Amino acid sequence: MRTSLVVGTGLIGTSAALALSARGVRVHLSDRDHERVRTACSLGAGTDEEPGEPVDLAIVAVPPARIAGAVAGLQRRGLARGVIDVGSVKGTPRRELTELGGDLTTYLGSHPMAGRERNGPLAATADLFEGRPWVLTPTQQTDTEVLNQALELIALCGAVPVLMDADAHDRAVALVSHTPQLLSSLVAARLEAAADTAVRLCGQGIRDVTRIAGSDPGMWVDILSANPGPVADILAEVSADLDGTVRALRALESGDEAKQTAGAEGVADLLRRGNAGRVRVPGKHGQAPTAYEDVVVLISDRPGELARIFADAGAAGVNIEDVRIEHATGQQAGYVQLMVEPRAVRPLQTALRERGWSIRQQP
Ligand SMILES: NC(=O)c1ccc[n+]([C@@H]2O[C@H](COP(=O)([O-])OP(=O)(O)OC[C@H]3O[C@@H](n4cnc5c(N)ncnc54)[C@H](O)[C@@H]3O)[C@@H](O)[C@H]2O)c1
Ligand SMILES: O=C(O)C(=O)C[C@]1(C(=O)O)C=C[C@@H](O)C=C1
Repeated sequence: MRTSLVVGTGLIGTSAALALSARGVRVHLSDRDHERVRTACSLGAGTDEEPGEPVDLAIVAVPPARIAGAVAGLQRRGLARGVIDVGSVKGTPRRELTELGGDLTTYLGSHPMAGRERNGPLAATADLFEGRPWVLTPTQQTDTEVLNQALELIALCGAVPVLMDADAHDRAVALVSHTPQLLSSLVAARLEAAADTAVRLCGQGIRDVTRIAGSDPGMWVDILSANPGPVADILAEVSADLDGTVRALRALESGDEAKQTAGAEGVADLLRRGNAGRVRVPGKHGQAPTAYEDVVVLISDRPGELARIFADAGAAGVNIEDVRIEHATGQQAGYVQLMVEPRAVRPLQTALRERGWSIRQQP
């Protein structure tokens, strides 16, 4: 791919543009909000000049309700040889494009399974898609050249292509993305009117569960409006589980021993099913999940501390697989949880202690 046009220079569009620019593709940027284009240009994502000739592949990264209009507009103006979108829902935009009389041979629906709870170009990173699944939904009509360009885009972004039917994709993301977003919001919503005395006890558990509750409501109303049925089906199943859990807890609360035993079994059953589901979540790069172990290090809230800890781990030859930060309430300090392969735990602990870090004893 030599040239590309990104329409919508928000989180996803700018991240793709940064990855392509870094690999030598000439990327043209556009957005209905020119300020966002200027920001993306200043980050090195591309140029705001209009392409002089049709680009190899245009990437439409606008909210789902605007995808079909943006794709049809590009096609009418002949700005690209092929167009893909990156929307979180695939069936509805395709149907809308059909209604608008768009060209379904040079359009290909896609969805990178990577994102953040923040939007806009300033949240973008060139490595956002590294190792993540990127769904493509070709049909028999899809032009082979457009499919090849999309596969090249995915390779340049370091992602892993997954080919799927659009409606099957929408049912899958209802389960793994859209319902989790609503459940995260439901948990976080309980905090809105909660007493400060309770909220200040928030630990890592609730931080993990509510991170995506910080997402943009406008974008998510758009996503859910384009996929309401599959999400409602899964939420109805969650709701049945919730009813069962409430009944089990009420039984535990009762003074009756037999009811308490049944209640404990009901709760244990749910927790066991949760364990069984959790181990199915793929690890980094889509491999089977790997069990990492934690090394928890105390850091002070000073600039450069995280960089120093990563450099020390690197010098010890240890690969950090994942990282979480736990801020200590009311202190200028926090804990960094470094997740590493079990065999790297000892060497990392030793190396960090030697360099003066304080390691939390594991239970
Ligand atoms: N945020 C995520 O985690 C995530 C992940 C994967 C895919 N997606 C999908 O990617 C798309 C973009 O999401 P985002 O998170 O980057 O949102 P964003 O709000 O960061 O960016 C969207 C951009 O589109 C622009 N825009 C809106 N309508 C436009 C139009 N008609 N023409 C030109 N520009 C227009 C907006 O000004 C904005 O800059 C959405 O379809 C979303 O479903 C999002
Ligand atoms: O990590 C996040 O913040 C996300 O929510 C990303 C996430 C997801 O559910 O995995 C959200 C919506 C997108 O369509 C794709 C990715």
